[in-house]
Amino acid sequence: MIECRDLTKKYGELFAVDRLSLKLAPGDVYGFIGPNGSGKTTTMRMLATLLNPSWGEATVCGHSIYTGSKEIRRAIGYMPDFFGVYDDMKVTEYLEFFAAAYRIQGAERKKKVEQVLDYVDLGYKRDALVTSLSRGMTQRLGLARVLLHDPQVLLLDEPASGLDPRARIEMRELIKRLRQEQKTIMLSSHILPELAEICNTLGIIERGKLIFNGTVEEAENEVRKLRGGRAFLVSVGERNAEAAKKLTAFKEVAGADLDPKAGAVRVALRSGYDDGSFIPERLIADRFKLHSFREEEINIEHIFLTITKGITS
Ligand SMILES: Nc1ncnc2c1ncn2[C@@H]1O[C@H](COP(=O)(O)OP(=O)(O)OP(=O)(O)O)[C@@H](O)[C@H]1O
Repeated sequence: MIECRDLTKKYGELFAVDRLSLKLAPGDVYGFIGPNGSGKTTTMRMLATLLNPSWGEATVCGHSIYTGSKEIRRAIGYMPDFFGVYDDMKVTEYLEFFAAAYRIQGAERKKKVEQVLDYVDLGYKRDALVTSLSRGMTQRLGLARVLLHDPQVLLLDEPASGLDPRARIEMRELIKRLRQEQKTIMLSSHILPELAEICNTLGIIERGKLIFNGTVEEAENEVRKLRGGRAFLVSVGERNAEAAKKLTAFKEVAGADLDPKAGAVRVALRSGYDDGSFIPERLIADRFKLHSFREEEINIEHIFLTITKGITS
């Protein structure tokens, strides 16, 4: 669906995007993560055929960005990080304007507009002026706009930026629905946790370079490898400090430290040891009262921090 090979954009001496290669299959939801200025928007704009690369190749739905811009623009929905809305235009007028640009005609146009408004749950604002919408509503309108022509590929640049937590959840639910419809979605963010539930594959970009590219599972394995093994969180309540000391002595344990945020002892296993079940077993045998035990989850934030640290240090 999307394929890049050595895609590069140079601004003077700066490599905004540096030999980026990736491949997205139909139905993939690709979380494109990186700090501000790392090259996410530049990549998306090249894929949307709005910006010419310095070199490299990319195809979207089988069309080259150099020769197939017409076909690509028909097949994609690109939602930029900032987009203007027009003063004195009602929500329906705004969408009808874009539907017309996609050559959706007559009764079909009205039907489509109502459909996308319903999809993003903005039907009740159909007669409101676009300038009167909140940031969250404006983002949902932006999404409605790129869905008008039912594109197979969506390029969403920071769709949740500037949204409050509730609006962010609403946006996430919308993207989950699009995923169920087998759309291929590239989604950028510098706010990491919001991508966790949505994506099946991930790319981490730093200073124009893709420093990780793979499935979420591969990213988790990479984190385990870089960290040296699995980690578990165990709590025995007030006796956590005592338990930490005891656990440190076991041959399977690389380290056992109090994790005040989790209210537990974080037990890191030495590499080669996978099974943490001995932790509660031995604590119980030692008459500790077990409050909780679980494997430490690896969230996107961990992945980002560990992988960027692992690569740059
Ligand atoms: N037109 C331009 N001229 C010169 N430099 C540019 C231009 N556009 C982008 N850059 C630079 O290219 C780099 C990548 O920018 P880009 O906007 O792609 O980053 P980003 O990852 O999308 O950042 P953000 O999260 O802030 O949106 C930055 O260093 C930026 O300053």
